[in-house]
Amino acid sequence: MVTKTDVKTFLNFVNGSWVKSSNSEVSASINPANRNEIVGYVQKSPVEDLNAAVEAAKVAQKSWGKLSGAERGAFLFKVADILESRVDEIAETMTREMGKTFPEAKGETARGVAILRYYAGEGMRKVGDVIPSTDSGALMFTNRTPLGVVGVITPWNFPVAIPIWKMAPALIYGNAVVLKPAQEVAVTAAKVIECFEEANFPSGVVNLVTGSGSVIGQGLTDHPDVNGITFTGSDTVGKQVGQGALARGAKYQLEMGGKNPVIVAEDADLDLAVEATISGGLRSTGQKCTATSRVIVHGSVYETFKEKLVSKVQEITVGNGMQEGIWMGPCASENQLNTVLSYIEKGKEEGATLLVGGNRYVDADCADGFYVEPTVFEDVTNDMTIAQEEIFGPVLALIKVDTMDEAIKVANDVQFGLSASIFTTNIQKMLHFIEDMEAGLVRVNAESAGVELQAPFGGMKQSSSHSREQGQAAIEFFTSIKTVFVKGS
Ligand SMILES: NC(=O)C1=CN([C@@H]2O[C@H](COP(=O)(O)OP(=O)(O)OC[C@H]3O[C@@H](n4cnc5c(N)ncnc54)[C@H](OP(=O)(O)O)[C@@H]3O)[C@@H](O)[C@H]2O)C=CC1
Ligand SMILES: O=C(O)CCC(=O)C(=O)O
Repeated sequence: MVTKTDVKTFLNFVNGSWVKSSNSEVSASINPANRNEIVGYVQKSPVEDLNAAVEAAKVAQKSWGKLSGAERGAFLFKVADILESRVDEIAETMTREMGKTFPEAKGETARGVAILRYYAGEGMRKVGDVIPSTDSGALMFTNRTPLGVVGVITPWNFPVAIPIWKMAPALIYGNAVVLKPAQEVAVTAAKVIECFEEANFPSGVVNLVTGSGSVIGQGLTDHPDVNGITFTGSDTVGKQVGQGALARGAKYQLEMGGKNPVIVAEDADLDLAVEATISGGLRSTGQKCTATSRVIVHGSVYETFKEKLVSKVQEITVGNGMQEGIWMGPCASENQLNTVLSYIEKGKEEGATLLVGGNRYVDADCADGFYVEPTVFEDVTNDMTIAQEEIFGPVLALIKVDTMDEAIKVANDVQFGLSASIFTTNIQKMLHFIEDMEAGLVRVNAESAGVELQAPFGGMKQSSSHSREQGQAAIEFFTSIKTVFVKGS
């Protein structure tokens, strides 16, 4: 039975007002822990609604871009305070809409608050350099100008943090934004935008248009007045967005997949490595682009590590993320569940051995949710699909190796290069790993997931468009450098 009592409908936010889509179509956002529960209705907008938002953003950006960084920062500080006052409510919406456990959702929302404050502060920091001119009578320096209108296309796995880590730097550097969140998490996105509204942002500076990726996401990519597109999501759509933006000369930034390894050396602290492999691989039901997916273990410690890992994985409690004591929630959608189950089947077909898990989880109250058991395979070779493709689910693949050189070779033998960890107490091995690992984020004795907001984040190889987000790196995407040469007459 579908639960419909008091289900609210969320609107688009265009030019400072909440508006229905012009075709009056909505879609239901459902709870992946129980498909019968509707979390809210969201607009399924046509491209005309996007065009109105872009037009509003284009007009509003002119005066927003003229404010000082400190003035723009004051708005972001206000949003941070408002979001902070709504942490529990917004985190609960996130858990109900995409399944991650309530403590994780709270942590993510608090991270959104911290990101807003970080970029609010950036409004007071330097944006350029003085460069000595060869002309002794001249002053040469760099300044930064905003891009104009930025299209923000975001996925469902971090419904608060990712939109905020894209919007906050876009705004502080003087751009106006149009956000198109993943339709699965559009209710959470609308609540985040309510915080911007409450902070009294000038009309048109921040806009939200919900709808399908192929209409609104593609519309942003193709719109001639959208000067920059920042995207996080799948490899396939990311490349499509990049090609579309390039074709019309717009700036773009893509964060896409990962196939992140953890290397466990023979001298590793095995308990630490097990904890980190489980946390990095299975938290958020494995739905992080930084999630550990391949566990490359030295032969001499393989059996001990495997035993410890399997025993801990068997203790994981699966269920509704709103319930206390639950460690792992459902997959975010039925599609995602089916993708994960099909990768598990592929693993079995291609000869990997299932050590634990491998099934849809339907115990207790879980039959109406999109749950899957935490799963570990062994006898995985690098040519197998589960060793090469991003699964985005709670599936770990154990790969046994004999040497450190082999471990790094295997770790690098994928198309992606987002994050990677090593567990070792040997400094030579750490240095070898730091030097030779092809990944944008390399971590020693720490899990592969876990991004710090003040540090650059992005991948090598097919994981990104080679740009970096977050920290001070964000200024490179959200502004253009202007080199100024001044000579007294
Ligand atoms: N790197 C990461 O953090 C993420 C990686 N993924 C990977 O992608 C797989 C599929 O996830 P999925 O949600 O389908 O990812 P998508 O790449 O389809 O979605 C990401 C965003 O792009 C939008 N989008 C979809 N089609 C287009 C388009 N033609 N033009 C512009 N924007 C578009 C989506 O909108 P809408 O949702 O409305 O379709 C969403 O807002 C996952 O299994 C995982 O492997 C997924 C999410 C995050
Ligand atoms: O590991 C994290 O905290 C961030 C992961 C991320 O950016 C993603 O999954 O898209």
